[in-house]
Amino acid sequence: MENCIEISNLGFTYSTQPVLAEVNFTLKRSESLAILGQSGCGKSTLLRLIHQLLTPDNGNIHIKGQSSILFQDDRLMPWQTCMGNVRLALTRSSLTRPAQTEQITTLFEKLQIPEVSNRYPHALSGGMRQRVALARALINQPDLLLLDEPFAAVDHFTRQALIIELHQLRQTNPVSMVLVTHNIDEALFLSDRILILGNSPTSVQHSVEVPELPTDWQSFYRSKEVANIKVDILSTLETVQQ
Ligand SMILES: Nc1ncnc2c1ncn2[C@@H]1O[C@H](COP(=O)(O)OP(=O)(O)OP(=O)(O)O)[C@@H](O)[C@H]1O
Repeated sequence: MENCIEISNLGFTYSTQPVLAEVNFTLKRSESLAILGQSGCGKSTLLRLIHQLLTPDNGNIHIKGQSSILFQDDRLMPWQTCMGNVRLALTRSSLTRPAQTEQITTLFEKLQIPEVSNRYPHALSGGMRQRVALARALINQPDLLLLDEPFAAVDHFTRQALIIELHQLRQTNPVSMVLVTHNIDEALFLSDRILILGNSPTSVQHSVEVPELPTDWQSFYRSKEVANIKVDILSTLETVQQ
């Protein structure tokens, strides 16, 4: 199958601090990859390099198609309504304004965003703002969705709802995805493969194929198989971080 990302011998240094060294991996089209690793090892830096917000010092990154990124904070423009925020991402679109409105409304419905189109971000809960930010990331139908701890700032139940919605969305629209997270449940539920990064300057230490697991969240959460895999991943993380 065609690759969406090909990364070889990637290296990156912030002024004098080397962060990434010899990072190698590929991502197939429609595959979902989660990235785990100790805080500060370089996960966000890697996403920024993939999204071309940073330039590698060494090695190569090839991306097939357009990427779109969602951060931990929603980064919505406070002076724009929710509709206005998502419309900003369509600035280069050839769609007419009414067609844009229709497309945004359809996506809001898919993401369980109720009647918030004309509200401003400050009037919404954190979870709802993050849904709008996800809509903004998806509205151009990117080939690659990059998620940097997207649900870390919301409460447990909102996080659970967002994870389930993203999972359902990928069932109908299997966009290629790279998810940076500290949450192993999230990584297992949303990805086909997990990369475990080593300490900074980091490289890929382990690549774990995620087996077939329950696809509904309640069964997943209670599954013994999931519990066993989590133990394995935790002990791998421990070993890598020593
Ligand atoms: N703009 C920057 N300038 C200089 N150093 C930076 C910059 N951004 C990050 N760093 C440093 O690079 C290293 C990797 O940071 P990065 O945010 O990529 O790690 P991370 O694995 O995503 O961390 P976390 O899990 O805590 O979010 C850290 O030591 C960080 O302090």
